Amino acid sequence: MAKPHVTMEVGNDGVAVVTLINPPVNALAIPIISGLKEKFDEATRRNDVKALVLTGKGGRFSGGFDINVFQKVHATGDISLVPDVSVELVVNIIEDCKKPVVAAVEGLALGGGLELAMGCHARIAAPKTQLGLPELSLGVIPGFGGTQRLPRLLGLSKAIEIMLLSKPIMSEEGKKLGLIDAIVPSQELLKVSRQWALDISERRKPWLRSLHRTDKIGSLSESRDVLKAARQQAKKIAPNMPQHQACLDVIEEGIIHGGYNGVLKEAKVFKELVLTETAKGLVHIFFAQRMTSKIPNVTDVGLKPRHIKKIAIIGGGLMGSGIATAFIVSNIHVVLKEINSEYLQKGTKTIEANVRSLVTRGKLTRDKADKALSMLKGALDYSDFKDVDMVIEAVIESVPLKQKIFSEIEKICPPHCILATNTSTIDLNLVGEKTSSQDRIIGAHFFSPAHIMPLLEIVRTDKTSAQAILDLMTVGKTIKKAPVVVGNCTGFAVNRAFFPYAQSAQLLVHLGVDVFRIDRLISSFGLPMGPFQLQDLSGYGIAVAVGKEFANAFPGRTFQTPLVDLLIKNGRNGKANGKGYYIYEKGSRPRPDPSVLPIIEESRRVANIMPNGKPINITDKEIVEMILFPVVNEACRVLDEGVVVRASDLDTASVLGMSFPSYRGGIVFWADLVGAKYVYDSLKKWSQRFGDFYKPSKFLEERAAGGIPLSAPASSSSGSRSRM
Ligand SMILES: C[C@H](O)CC(=O)SCCNC(=O)CCNC(=O)[C@H](O)C(C)(C)COP(=O)(O)OP(=O)(O)OC[C@H]1O[C@@H](n2cnc3c(N)ncnc32)[C@H](O)[C@@H]1OP(=O)(O)O
Repeated sequence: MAKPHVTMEVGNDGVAVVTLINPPVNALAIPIISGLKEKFDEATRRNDVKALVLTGKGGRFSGGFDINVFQKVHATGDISLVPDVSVELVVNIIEDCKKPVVAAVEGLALGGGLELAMGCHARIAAPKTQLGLPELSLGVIPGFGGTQRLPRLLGLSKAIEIMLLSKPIMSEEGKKLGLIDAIVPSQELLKVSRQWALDISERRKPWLRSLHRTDKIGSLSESRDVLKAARQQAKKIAPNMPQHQACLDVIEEGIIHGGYNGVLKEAKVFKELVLTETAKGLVHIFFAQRMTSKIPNVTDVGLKPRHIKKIAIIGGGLMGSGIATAFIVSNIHVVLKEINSEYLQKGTKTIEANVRSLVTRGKLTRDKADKALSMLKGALDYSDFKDVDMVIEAVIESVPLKQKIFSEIEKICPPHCILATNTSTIDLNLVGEKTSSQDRIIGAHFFSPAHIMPLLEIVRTDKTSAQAILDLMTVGKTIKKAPVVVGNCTGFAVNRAFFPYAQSAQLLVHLGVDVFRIDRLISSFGLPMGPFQLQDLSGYGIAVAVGKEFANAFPGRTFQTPLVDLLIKNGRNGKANGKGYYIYEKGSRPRPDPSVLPIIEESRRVANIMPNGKPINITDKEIVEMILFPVVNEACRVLDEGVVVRASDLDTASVLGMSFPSYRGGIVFWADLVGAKYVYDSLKKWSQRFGDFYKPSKFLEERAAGGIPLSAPASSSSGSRSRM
């Protein structure tokens, strides 16, 4: 692949077309930035150049500054790797250029890409070009003048919304708001941009420098009101992150002291933010998510994914109907099979309700919803299975039932058909034991609600073919899921790593810690809700069933809580019947239910594990650690056994499947920031006080002793082995 570079061609019309070339998204890598300086310098000096057009090759203007540079800064701590672009290039060379510069944007102009375009004197766009400043989603703020120029081009409120939510707009909206000067068909983009540049040079069109504009910014007091409201909103949407408030401070600087001073403050704050743990976590997750599509011996061996046009789902319960919804809204035909018409009707109704809720939330138009529902067909037998490309079994967790279903579908379905199960715990080798199609057997583990949660764990056995894995990865992306390929074990990657989460919370309660204090602390840490509210939401039946699976698989490190059975005995089943740890009333947030406390007391008496019968004394920090370090410990075993291809896959899976805060970089990344030794020492101390549940794993012990990060590949630690 050619190295990133910038070209310049000067036409007979006197327009120099400067083109960014760094496929696939023309990221602004260091050579691109120096190339831009060089070409602009040359164009300014040359007498045959009257004006410039800045564009990107390959139908995409630019995806912004090269995020790899952030990673290098994080690895080295050397912030000088980030070049001075904002003043040196965008202000001095582009915006203050003696010749007019027009940006010809197409496909996307994001982050630094849009900031370069805003430094130009006009912007011409192709239809449906994405325009945005998503830097906050990487833990930084726009650093090439975006915090100053966007409000000046389209007004403060809208600019703040685009930055705080990291939400791009389309060029059509950009035109209405004043960010874009004209929209022209892609094939005319360069022609119109050249003419526009000449028109500016000959004063037929205005020569505008965005940073000098004030017409879209209201009075100081109006601006302060907008900023005040935005600060409140930022507190709510990003409580543990610094970049949102910092972005608003920098915008305010420009409003009070002028755009240029705003640019100077922006550059300073930008560099400070690059070094924060938030930026480290978010940049890590950016690359980690993209790495999940690279599976050795699957995606790098020249296989082509087969097209999956029609699938069948067996079982129309909560999971089956959620999965069916995800497929039909992505235009894939689904046959939903149930054992009787009553269940089938129930499943169909759930799917209809799912689709309706997507319409209500603005995620789907009415037309698309109708089209989606027309892709669904109910069935009570296998007659429609003859031409399906994949079956996903989503019945109850019963081994004999699953074995029966798999031996039936093996006979009915075409030989290329993928035979998938949505089991969350059962060994796939057992599921497929009665078939001779082990190469087609695979796990498609969706997370509930399946039409909303983004993670799809693809579980492979030693015998699953690379083709089946690739096909499921591909169709997973088609239905807008993030597929992560994992190995076969109880709980697979996510549920396996996180089973100690709920258990440790239970253990703490039985050591005398208040349930609501635990939930509050875990929410403040950044998970959307604490373990008890989560248990209320998923239902106690699941907690009992899953608890049994893990107790069987890992008897030495499970805590058998009496509490869930007691709650059920007392007529509680969580949110499903409105009675759990919390009170659920329509229209209001869940409120702690004091009437659950006597049941907890009873459970404490039964468990009888409080030292000297007294509640333990514990700090807030310790509570969070005692809940999350056992998760890290189990994650270490997942890594050691090679259940995931690489540690960063577990980070992605923890963020997308468990809503672990992305700004903490995922479970393993976070543990490495905390430090393997500290995690090990803490677990060791608790295991001595409270038992083997906290006993550090061998992998953790070795990494802590060797000073090796948990995320380092298996070869970094002598005792580790890999099964993948
Ligand atoms: C100073 C400035 O203000 C700071 C900045 O500009 S920070 C950067 C701001 N820009 C962004 O946040 C955009 C990040 N990129 C994206 O959101 C998406 O990649 C996209 C919408 C541009 C394209 O999405 P999509 O077509 O699905 O392709 P996607 O798989 O994400 O990316 C393709 C490749 O480009 C890489 N890439 C995308 N944007 C990149 C960037 N800004 N820097 C470096 N690499 C980038 C990806 O890592 C991926 O590499 P891989 O093929 O080796 O895995």
